[in-house]
Amino acid sequence: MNILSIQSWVSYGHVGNAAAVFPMQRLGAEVWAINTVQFSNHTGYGSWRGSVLPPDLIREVVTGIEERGALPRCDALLSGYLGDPQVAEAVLYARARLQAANPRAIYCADPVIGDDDTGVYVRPGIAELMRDQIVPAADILTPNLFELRHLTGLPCDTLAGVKDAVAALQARGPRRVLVTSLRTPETPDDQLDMLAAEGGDYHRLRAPLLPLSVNGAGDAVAALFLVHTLQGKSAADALSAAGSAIFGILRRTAELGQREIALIAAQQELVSPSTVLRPVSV
Ligand SMILES: Nc1ncnc2c1ncn2[C@@H]1O[C@H](COP(=O)(O)OP(=O)(O)O)[C@@H](O)[C@H]1O
Ligand SMILES: Cc1ncc(COP(=O)(O)O)c(C=O)c1O
Repeated sequence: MNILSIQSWVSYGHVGNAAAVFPMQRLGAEVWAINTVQFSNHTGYGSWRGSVLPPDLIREVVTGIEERGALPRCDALLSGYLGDPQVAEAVLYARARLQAANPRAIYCADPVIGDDDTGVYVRPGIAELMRDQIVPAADILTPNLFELRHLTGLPCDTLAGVKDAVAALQARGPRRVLVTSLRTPETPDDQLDMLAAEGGDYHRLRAPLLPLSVNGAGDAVAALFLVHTLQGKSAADALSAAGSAIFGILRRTAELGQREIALIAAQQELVSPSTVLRPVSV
């Protein structure tokens, strides 16, 4: 299994490709990583050093991979945070080249726009680009609840409302949708939900809310959900596998009291989660 992953890179800690590449490799995938930035650390620290890499570099590297004759063997494209409209254009270029080389390859997009506690944190134009170009191009989409609301303009304030919003997204392209960090009136205060949807079926996975707030969990979850999908699992089984793994990683992160997700220390959770969470149909 070969996956082209276009995301940020940080040297210290785990967000973007630094959160996504290792879990995919640990599950046996070859990852062809293209980095959009080279930062010291994630921006959640308030200060960081490094550079945004030129968007043309993405096209260059895609072209180089194409010249190796490798694109027909690429099973999927994964993209995350897109800092600049030109990066989004380059990701769509990669999607088009991949589709031409391998029509069965899939595109999994994490439509990073913002979060309930921060609001929109991407530059002007990115949210519209996500809605109008990335969503229709994606086969798998992994929004959080804030992004689901933003992409559809629907309120998403009940489980039924969330399902309606997911269906509205699916009508525009992605056949499989994973909603992360889901909280509805039905969600107990000490739990957190995820919802996976495909073909009119909806599955909810509930996990205990851990006493931590981290960056990069969403990047790791999208990567895990993609690999489990490529392995042929149903939406419900991919949800169970990815959700159980991230829960194990985050539980260890909380035990260690660290700010960066414990992807390396708790790597066994990626392949055999110590707690297997089971979804229910909703
Ligand atoms: N405090 C937490 N307790 C339990 N699970 C969590 C917690 N924070 C994140 N997660 C898990 O990680 C997933 C992705 O987190 P999310 O906050 O959506 O990602 P990000 O903000 O990194 O994009 C959530 O759906 C949930 O499964
Ligand atoms: C460069 C970069 N990429 C990706 C992320 C992903 O963040 P999150 O997991 O909070 O969405 C961050 C978060 O700070 C970041 O700084």
